[in-house]
Amino acid sequence: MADVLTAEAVRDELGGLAGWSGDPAGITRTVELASFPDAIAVVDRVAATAEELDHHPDIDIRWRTLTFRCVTHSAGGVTRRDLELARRIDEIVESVR
Ligand SMILES: C[C@H](O)[C@H](O)[C@H]1CNC2=NC(N)=NC(=O)C2=N1
Repeated sequence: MADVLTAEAVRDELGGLAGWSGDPAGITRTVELASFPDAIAVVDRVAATAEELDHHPDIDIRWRTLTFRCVTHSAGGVTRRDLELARRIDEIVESVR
Protein backbone atom coordinates (compact mmCIF):
# COMPACT_ATOMS: atom_id res chain seq x y z
CA MET A 1 0.00 0.00 0.00
CA ALA A 2 2.83 2.41 0.82
CA ASP A 3 4.89 1.55 -2.25
CA VAL A 4 5.58 4.40 -4.65
CA LEU A 5 4.15 3.53 -8.04
CA THR A 6 6.29 3.40 -11.16
CA ALA A 7 5.91 6.06 -13.84
CA GLU A 8 4.20 3.48 -16.04
CA ALA A 9 1.72 2.51 -13.31
CA VAL A 10 0.88 6.17 -12.62
CA ARG A 11 0.36 6.76 -16.35
CA ASP A 12 -1.97 3.75 -16.57
CA GLU A 13 -3.97 4.84 -13.53
CA LEU A 14 -4.29 8.42 -14.80
CA GLY A 15 -6.04 6.98 -17.85
CA GLY A 16 -8.99 6.21 -15.57
CA LEU A 17 -8.90 9.50 -13.66
CA ALA A 18 -10.29 12.24 -15.92
CA GLY A 19 -8.81 15.65 -15.19
CA TRP A 20 -5.86 14.36 -13.20
CA SER A 21 -2.29 14.62 -14.40
CA GLY A 22 1.12 14.03 -12.95
CA ASP A 23 3.81 11.46 -12.33
CA PRO A 24 5.24 9.49 -9.40
CA ALA A 25 6.12 12.81 -7.68
CA GLY A 26 2.45 13.76 -7.38
CA ILE A 27 -0.91 13.87 -9.16
CA THR A 28 -2.99 17.03 -9.48
CA ARG A 29 -6.42 18.15 -10.58
CA THR A 30 -7.69 21.73 -10.86
CA VAL A 31 -11.45 22.32 -10.69
CA GLU A 32 -13.53 25.47 -10.96
CA LEU A 33 -16.74 25.54 -8.94
CA ALA A 34 -19.71 27.84 -9.46
CA SER A 35 -18.89 30.05 -6.48
CA PHE A 36 -16.49 30.54 -3.57
CA PRO A 37 -18.97 28.97 -1.10
CA ASP A 38 -19.26 25.92 -3.36
CA ALA A 39 -15.46 25.65 -3.49
CA ILE A 40 -15.26 25.83 0.30
CA ALA A 41 -18.02 23.21 0.59
CA VAL A 42 -15.86 20.90 -1.52
CA VAL A 43 -12.83 21.60 0.66
CA ASP A 44 -14.90 20.90 3.80
CA ARG A 45 -16.08 17.53 2.47
CA VAL A 46 -12.61 16.62 1.25
CA ALA A 47 -11.29 17.46 4.72
CA ALA A 48 -13.76 15.01 6.30
CA THR A 49 -12.83 12.31 3.80
CA ALA A 50 -9.12 12.92 4.36
CA GLU A 51 -9.61 12.44 8.09
CA GLU A 52 -11.58 9.26 7.45
CA LEU A 53 -8.82 7.89 5.20
CA ASP A 54 -6.03 9.38 7.35
CA HIS A 55 -4.62 10.63 4.06
CA HIS A 56 -4.58 14.31 3.16
CA PRO A 57 -4.24 16.20 -0.12
CA ASP A 58 -2.41 19.49 -0.58
CA ILE A 59 -5.08 22.05 -1.50
CA ASP A 60 -4.67 25.42 -3.20
CA ILE A 61 -7.71 27.74 -2.99
CA ARG A 62 -8.03 30.68 -5.40
CA TRP A 63 -11.53 32.16 -5.24
CA ARG A 64 -13.64 29.36 -6.78
CA THR A 65 -10.77 27.40 -8.30
CA LEU A 66 -9.26 24.52 -6.33
CA THR A 67 -6.11 22.57 -7.09
CA PHE A 68 -5.68 19.23 -5.35
CA ARG A 69 -2.33 17.47 -5.19
CA CYS A 70 -2.10 13.92 -3.92
CA VAL A 71 1.18 12.41 -2.87
CA THR A 72 2.11 10.19 0.05
CA HIS A 73 4.58 12.39 1.88
CA SER A 74 5.89 9.61 4.09
CA ALA A 75 6.62 7.42 1.05
CA GLY A 76 8.05 10.25 -1.04
CA GLY A 77 5.75 9.66 -4.00
CA VAL A 78 2.41 8.53 -5.39
CA THR A 79 0.95 5.35 -3.88
CA ARG A 80 -2.40 3.55 -4.21
CA ARG A 81 -3.65 5.65 -1.29
CA ASP A 82 -3.35 8.74 -3.51
CA LEU A 83 -5.38 7.11 -6.27
CA GLU A 84 -8.12 6.26 -3.78
CA LEU A 85 -8.09 9.81 -2.42
CA ALA A 86 -8.25 11.22 -5.97
CA ARG A 87 -11.32 9.08 -6.73
CA ARG A 88 -13.00 10.26 -3.54
CA ILE A 89 -12.21 13.91 -4.41
CA ASP A 90 -13.81 13.38 -7.83
CA GLU A 91 -16.99 12.04 -6.20
CA ILE A 92 -17.17 15.06 -3.91
CA VAL A 93 -16.61 17.54 -6.74
CA GLU A 94 -19.35 15.89 -8.80
CA SER A 95 -21.75 15.96 -5.81
CA VAL A 96 -21.32 19.74 -5.38
CA ARG A 97 -21.38 20.67 -9.07
C1 LIG B 1 0.24 9.57 11.26
C2 LIG B 1 -0.46 9.75 9.96
O1 LIG B 1 -0.91 8.53 9.45
C3 LIG B 1 0.42 10.40 8.92
O2 LIG B 1 0.98 11.61 9.39
C4 LIG B 1 -0.29 10.63 7.61
C5 LIG B 1 -1.39 11.66 7.63
N1 LIG B 1 -1.77 12.04 6.26
C6 LIG B 1 -0.92 11.95 5.25
N2 LIG B 1 -1.25 12.38 4.04
C7 LIG B 1 -0.41 12.32 3.02
N3 LIG B 1 -0.77 12.77 1.82
N4 LIG B 1 0.82 11.78 3.16
C8 LIG B 1 1.25 11.30 4.33
O3 LIG B 1 2.38 10.81 4.43
C9 LIG B 1 0.36 11.36 5.43
N5 LIG B 1 0.68 10.87 6.60
